[in-house]
Amino acid sequence: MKKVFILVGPAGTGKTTAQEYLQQTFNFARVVTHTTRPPRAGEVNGIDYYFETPASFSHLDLLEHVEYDHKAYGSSMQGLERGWAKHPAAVMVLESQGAQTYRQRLGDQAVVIYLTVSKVDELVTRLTKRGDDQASIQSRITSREFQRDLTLPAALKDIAHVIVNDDWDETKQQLTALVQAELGDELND
Ligand SMILES: Nc1ncnc2c1ncn2[C@@H]1O[C@H](COP(=O)(O)OP(=O)(O)OP(=O)(O)O)[C@@H](O)[C@H]1O
Ligand SMILES: Nc1nc2c(ncn2[C@@H]2O[C@H](COP(=O)(O)O)[C@@H](O)[C@H]2O)c(=O)[nH]1
Repeated sequence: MKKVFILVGPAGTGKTTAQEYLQQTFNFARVVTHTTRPPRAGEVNGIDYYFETPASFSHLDLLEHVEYDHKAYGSSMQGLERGWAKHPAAVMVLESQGAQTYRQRLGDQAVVIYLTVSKVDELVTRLTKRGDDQASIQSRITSREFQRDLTLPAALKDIAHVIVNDDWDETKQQLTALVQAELGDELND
């Protein structure tokens, strides 16, 4: 029974960084999701997201879809199953409602990791350093969804593994320990 590691948490907490780490370190499949938001500098269609128009998004066969900061995001079971077919596990980055949908659908097969930081101000610093423009940052941090995901939703309280990503080296250790606990011998298959 393959697993999917689902990273949630507000913008800038390091979900994408953690996803890349799990992909590179454990050969996890990165599940590419769909969005109608425009690409950021350096983002590539088919690798970071499938970038859609509202019309193309509306024709997709998705397990779940949400609105986040006025843009649509969604993911499919087919995307996950393609990843499982060739990799020991999969990893995906979702907002908290999407994580709940996968948890309801897959139970313990979906391992939810909630990333946070000790100081919320640090998130703006990170998004600025990442190169996001100030208008996008303001829109993002004032969005209802960002504000909601600043706190772990009640439905994920007893489910999510919480990692405070203040120090990237410590976070890598915690991610590694979690993967080993969840997959054990499967990692060596
Ligand atoms: N522990 C850390 N300390 C300092 N900077 C970090 C740390 N972890 C990640 N970063 C940096 O913070 C920035 C935001 O990280 P990342 O893009 O992974 O966040 P995210 O949660 O995926 O954000 P978003 O939801 O906006 O896509 C990146 O430039 C990343 O290199
Ligand atoms: N429920 C879903 N959430 C998704 C999906 N793809 C990404 N996301 C989440 O959206 C926000 C914003 O992403 P960003 O790349 O614009 O910063 C973030 O929390 C992602 O985790 C999805 O398919 N379904």
